[in-house]
Amino acid sequence: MNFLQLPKIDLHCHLDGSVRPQTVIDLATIQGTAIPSNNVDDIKALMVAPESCPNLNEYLTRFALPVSVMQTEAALERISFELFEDAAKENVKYLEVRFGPQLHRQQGLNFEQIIGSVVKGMRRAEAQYDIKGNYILSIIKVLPKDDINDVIDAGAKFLDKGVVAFDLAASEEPGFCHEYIPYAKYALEKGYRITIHAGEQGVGQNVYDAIALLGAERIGHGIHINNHQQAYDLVRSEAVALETCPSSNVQTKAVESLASHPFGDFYRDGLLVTINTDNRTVSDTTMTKELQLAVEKFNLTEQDYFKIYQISAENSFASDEVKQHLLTFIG
Ligand SMILES: O=c1[nH]cnc2c1ncn2[C@H]1C[C@H](O)[C@@H](CO)O1
Ligand SMILES: [Zn+2]
Repeated sequence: MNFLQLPKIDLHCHLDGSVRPQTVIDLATIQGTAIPSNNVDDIKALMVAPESCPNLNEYLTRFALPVSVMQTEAALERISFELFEDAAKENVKYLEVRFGPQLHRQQGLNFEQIIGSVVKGMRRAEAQYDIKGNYILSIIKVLPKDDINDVIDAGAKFLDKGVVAFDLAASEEPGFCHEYIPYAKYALEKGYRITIHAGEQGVGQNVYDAIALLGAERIGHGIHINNHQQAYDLVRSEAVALETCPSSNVQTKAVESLASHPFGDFYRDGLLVTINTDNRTVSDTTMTKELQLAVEKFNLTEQDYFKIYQISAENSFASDEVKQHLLTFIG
């Protein structure tokens, strides 16, 4: 299989985890921000998480440096453009990018400016390359909750104009969904689709709750339904798609190793699995690499891959028109 040439879809990719190291240096220079080095290898070393982190929280420390230069409209526009450009160059045909608007207010931007800037960068890339995209707004669970509805309100102005969904990200505690019921309900009422990070670091019950209490149609990772029968059954009966990110799952110790990743079992059991990057820079990866890893480790044929591509297209939050367009790439 020619992994680079194959058409690809990435439904789970974080903007702040996918910044080019050279761009961090360029922006720090433009903005007069102090960073630890101007050498691209040094900066990359600070942005890439080790192959094996003690846990998800350690992995999450790698976002502070890129976030520090993502505080102006121009920086957000550029980083969004470059992510779509990088993805387009490896034949990603559709990309859903997520990010946490709450993290980008250090220099006084408001949520509308923040969201508007990343959408603008995406539109510029869509005009130049054969790629389409949408944004998902990730609420950061470790931050205060008092501005969550403001994020939802600001994003609602962009619904179906570049923004499609609501997510909860950052470290995962047991039972976290209970605290977010009113926010997810508000987002649903406004017209957002829902995907939630769950069953990554945390327990399978979180996946059950994300679907039953928050209305999740997709789950970020969802690995730990493998030891929670009720969650497994609910994922199946509700046809919830799982956004699997192989390299990231090994790095954060969501799984011991790729060999013990349940992806292959989930796929063969008919669950709706998809292959994604999570964080192109923090996980030092691309869709091409993740696809190759998945094909080789989970013994997938090209037919299997086309089936997974189809699952991604059908479970994307794209319009019906874009979904039809995506299906044309696999004949
Ligand atoms: O894999 C992840 N699990 C939970 N949270 C994550 C993961 N990757 C990135 N994040 C967090 C860190 C980012 O700052 C935030 C928004 O993109 O989302
Ligand atoms: Zn993620």
